[in-house]
Amino acid sequence: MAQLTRVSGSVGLITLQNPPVNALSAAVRQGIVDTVKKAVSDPLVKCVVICGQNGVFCGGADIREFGAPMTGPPLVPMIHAIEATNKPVVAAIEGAALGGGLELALGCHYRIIHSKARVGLPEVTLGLLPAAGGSQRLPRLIGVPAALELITTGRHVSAAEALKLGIVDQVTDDNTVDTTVKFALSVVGRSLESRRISTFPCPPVSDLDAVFDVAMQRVRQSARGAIAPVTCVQAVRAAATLPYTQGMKREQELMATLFTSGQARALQYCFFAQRAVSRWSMPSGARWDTSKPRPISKAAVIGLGTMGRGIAVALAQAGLSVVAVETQEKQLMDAKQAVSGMLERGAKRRGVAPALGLVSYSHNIQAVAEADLVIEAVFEDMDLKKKVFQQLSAVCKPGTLLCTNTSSLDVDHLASQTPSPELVVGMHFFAPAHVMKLLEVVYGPRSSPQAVATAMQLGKKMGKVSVAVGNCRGFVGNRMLKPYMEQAFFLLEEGATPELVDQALEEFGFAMGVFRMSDLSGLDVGWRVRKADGLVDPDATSGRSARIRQGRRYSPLGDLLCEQGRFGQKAGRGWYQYDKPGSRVAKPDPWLHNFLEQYRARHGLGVRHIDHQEVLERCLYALINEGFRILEDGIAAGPEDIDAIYVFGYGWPRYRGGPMFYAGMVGLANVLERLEHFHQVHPDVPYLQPCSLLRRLVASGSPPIQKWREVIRKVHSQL
Ligand SMILES: CCCCCCC/C=C/C(=O)SCCNC(=O)CCNC(=O)[C@H](O)C(C)(C)COP(=O)(O)OP(=O)(O)OC[C@H]1O[C@@H](n2cnc3c(N)ncnc32)[C@H](O)[C@@H]1OP(=O)(O)O
Repeated sequence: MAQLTRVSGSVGLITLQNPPVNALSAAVRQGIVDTVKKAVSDPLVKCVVICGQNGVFCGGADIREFGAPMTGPPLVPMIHAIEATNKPVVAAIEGAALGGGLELALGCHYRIIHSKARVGLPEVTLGLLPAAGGSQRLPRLIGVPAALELITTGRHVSAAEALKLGIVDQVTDDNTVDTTVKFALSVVGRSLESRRISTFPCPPVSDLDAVFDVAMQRVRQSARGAIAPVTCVQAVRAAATLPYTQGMKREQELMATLFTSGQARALQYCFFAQRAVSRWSMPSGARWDTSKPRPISKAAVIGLGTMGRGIAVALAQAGLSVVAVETQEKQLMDAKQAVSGMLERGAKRRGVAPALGLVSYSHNIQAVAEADLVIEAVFEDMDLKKKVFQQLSAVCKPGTLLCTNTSSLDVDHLASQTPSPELVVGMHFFAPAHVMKLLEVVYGPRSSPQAVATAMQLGKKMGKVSVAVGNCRGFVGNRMLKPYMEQAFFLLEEGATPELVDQALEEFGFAMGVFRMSDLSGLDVGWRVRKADGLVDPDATSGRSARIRQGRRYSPLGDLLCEQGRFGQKAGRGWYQYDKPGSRVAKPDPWLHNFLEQYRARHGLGVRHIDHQEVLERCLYALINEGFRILEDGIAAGPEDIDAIYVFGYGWPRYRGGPMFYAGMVGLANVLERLEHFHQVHPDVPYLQPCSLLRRLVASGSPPIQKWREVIRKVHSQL
């Protein structure tokens, strides 16, 4: 909706009304068309101000409407009609003017912005382009290079930067609507000829081809398979090379290709999934809206290795006072320097003062006595962690929340070391902890809803996408990684190379293939876990039994590499070779290829031709199958939780929506059929056996992902 009132005698004030962000739904667009017409034809109205209710100008087109047939007036003629009026129309921008919201403002003759508001054209992040004239007006207003950067990244711009770029005409610290009303009155009678951006020529650029070549190269490199950034460059090129009307035609054509693409659907799904995960629930029925978080002002971190340092930085950057504890003196000194450096660099990037004073350091665990919340980040060893939890129980004030950053150990077992297990949750950060967006908040059977609510709120404060998950081996992310990696190892046994597997996964859109990732994180990490699980058997060198553990197929390849000291990048060799330890450039390793050949010969394994399709199906469908098991077990509340974890923590390409969304896109029946096939061929691989929830969903007609929760609820109610 949009409401027209007359203020200050002759100003028509149009207020967009569609909480919470005044998105341009069909009703809002209709409201704008009607109120603009009314204001223009009212002789008492001399000028018009457009604002949004509740402190937000407009969050853009209503994304919820994208999946359905278009109704209501289209945006483009609506904005043209505003620009064409002969009474000045001024946008009063509070909060945000994003996407279609900024495009609406660009159709106005002037823009006034509050100093705390921001603007941007983030359509590219939704798999789209600014197709309500934004790709044609912005370059005409601020020049091609700046517009290209904003449109291809979707970056939000502060009011100050918007003024500098020339997107807005004035910044105010005062009441935005009052200021804009006064401004509008002051420009009544002035010619509007020079205020209609669509009539501007695009500011000339000296070497246009070079500018677009560089931009295209940049987006192709950073977007790795995403089509919207490439299309955005093409749209801006149209602005720079074609008259406005033809440019608009091109904008519409390009948008049409994006609008119906699977990538746009996936990215829009991700937008809502990212928000849906904050509405967490536990199998006990506890929920986000009925559980009150505790206030946390003082936090502590125990253990200042790589993870602990990143966590301390993330907490301090969120404005919390942090006690950082490390018992080893040398490690403490190194950590102090590293944390200060990270805080300084982060502050420089964000243009704020570094929060150095918020972090205090100690080698004594007694220093955490006054903390409201403690995050344990010591070495991944159950005995060590148990000891720390026992010490914390003795040292901390009553009511302190005790969190563990374990990536795989049993959170409930740690909770049992304390007299208050309800105050214990996992806070599983991802390295580097101050950069990575994902936080798994792991609740055990005894964690209180308040403890979960507090960890979730703290995650939000740190700018994380926090997902509440149940306690099981590997939680959600690492649990699903296991079958994925297992398949990759089996593929090597059957004839693939690390290069082939990684290439298939990277072409799919992963930032890194499984073997490059394994080299980066260190092969010894998994080796230690497998040893603790009794899976590593150095004596089992040949014969079929060498590749069977605990009754199932097992690949000892990773163990064999570790026995050779091939721990990955840090050792200068792993699945690949590197120029020197620590180098990041992976090169194919003839030694490894030779080793694989000998291994296959020793075990009598025939070599097959393996193509990219098989790599994707084996690795991804095994991972997806485990995702369905996780849903069945109630470890994740819904598919959005799993997808958010994979997109924000595991490098799953966002434009493919996450593994569960992807399963829906390729067809659940198809995934089931391929898993059945692979399980028939590899009956000793339980991960390939299709999970019953997947069967159930296919039997229910493969409903859209939004309906999966209903099927899951039915499965749970029958247990
Ligand atoms: C051929 C057809 C031609 C069509 C031309 C179309 C050209 C224009 C396209 C667009 O405009 S696409 C949309 C571009 N806009 C955006 O990408 C902005 C998205 N929103 C945000 O970035 C943020 O929400 C915000 C506006 C900065 C506010 O952030 P805040 O943290 O305060 O709140 P959130 O939790 O993010 O959102 C609250 C609530 O609002 C919902 N929402 C936000 N934006 C939209 C939107 N554009 N459409 C529909 N709904 C929106 C969001 O989902 C949250 O809802 P709940 O999860 O709480 O239900």
